[in-house]
Amino acid sequence: MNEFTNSTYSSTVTSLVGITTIVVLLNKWTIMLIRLRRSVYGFSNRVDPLKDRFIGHKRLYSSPGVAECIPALPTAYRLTVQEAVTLWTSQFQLRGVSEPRLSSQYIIAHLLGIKTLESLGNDRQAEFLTHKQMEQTWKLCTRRLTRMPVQYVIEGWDFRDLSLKMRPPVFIPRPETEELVGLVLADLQVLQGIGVSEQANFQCLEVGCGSGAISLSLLYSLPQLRVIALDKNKDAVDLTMENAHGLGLQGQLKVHHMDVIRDADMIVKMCSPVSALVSNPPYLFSADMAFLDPEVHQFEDQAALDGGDDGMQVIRHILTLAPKLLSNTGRVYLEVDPRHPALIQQWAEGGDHGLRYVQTHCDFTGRPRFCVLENDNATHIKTMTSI
Ligand SMILES: C[S@@+](CC[C@H](N)C(=O)[O-])C[C@H]1O[C@@H](n2cnc3c(N)ncnc32)[C@H](O)[C@@H]1O
Repeated sequence: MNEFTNSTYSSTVTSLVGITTIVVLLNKWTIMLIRLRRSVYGFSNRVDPLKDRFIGHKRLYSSPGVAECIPALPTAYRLTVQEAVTLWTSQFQLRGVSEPRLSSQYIIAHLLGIKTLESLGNDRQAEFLTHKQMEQTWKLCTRRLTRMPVQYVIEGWDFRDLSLKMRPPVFIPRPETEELVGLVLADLQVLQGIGVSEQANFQCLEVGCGSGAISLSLLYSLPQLRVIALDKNKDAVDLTMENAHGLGLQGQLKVHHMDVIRDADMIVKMCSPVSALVSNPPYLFSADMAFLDPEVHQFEDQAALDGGDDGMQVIRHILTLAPKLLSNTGRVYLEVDPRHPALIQQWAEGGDHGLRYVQTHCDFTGRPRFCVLENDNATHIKTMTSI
């Protein structure tokens, strides 16, 4: 080895030793940093049984980093109800989860077996959660961090007088739909008053039953009614049946896995005549689907929401079927987008469709959201709404 190669060799060895030392040190520091970070933030590697269940709907843990930033479940101490609500409210706020306080309140109330925390006095809110309740709180709140709607997190929701099971991707009933049920009930009660409930046609067809909220609410208030409910989504059909069994209403309800577009003839044959044809169909304009909250966009069935270019795809099919389905005192009741009532009225008045537009009703925010129609040759009953 000449002087040059000798010095090159020794400087190469020196560099290698230097590099190795740096790498070793970097590794040590990284491990120390990770340990330090875990001790500050903690993170959960526990297997979540829901994770795999919903993978087909690209549901969980899609937000990068969420799983790593969850505050560690404290094992050495416990939190009071109020402290747990405060901690998770701030976590939700920090990560842009909508309705942060309500979310943590609903989840913790659910774990305590109550509907709302308000029903707990101040004393009980100062009580400590058990270790099991702490663990459950962490598990469910972590799901909410992924933007899963709170109704899916707690696997249930109230609609009018009923407590219903909820699970993705079946549509979660919205408060305005309670008003649609109110409209239908008011008219059906009038029909019942004049003896129609004794007749075979005292039945209702619901198109797109979802969790069964509308059909089951009608049945709950009117035990003489018979309801046929259909949905093109099998998950919805199953959940409606499950909810009916849970409420003991399965005897008055038939649920079918059917598509109102594809199975139109069969539906007419099976169901007519009906006193009420009710639907909260998919009515969003396709262009508006891009603006949905992550809760809706990532977890709820998009086919429950998307009504095509003008939001009327399913509505048009329901209206076409209606004259063949309605009894002479029967009516159609639809929940729609505020732009729809004018279009539907124009359509009914502008052609020979066999339907008369009865009235538009507004929701609690004052927006025109519900349409009522009946057959052209319907028997008018004075006390029914808006004649
Ligand atoms: C907005 S959700 C309403 C669900 C429930 N009625 C409620 O108000 O909570 C619309 C429902 O219609 C169903 N649906 C959509 N297109 C349908 C079709 N062509 N035939 C039958 N059901 C349909 C969806 O699967 C969904 O369950």
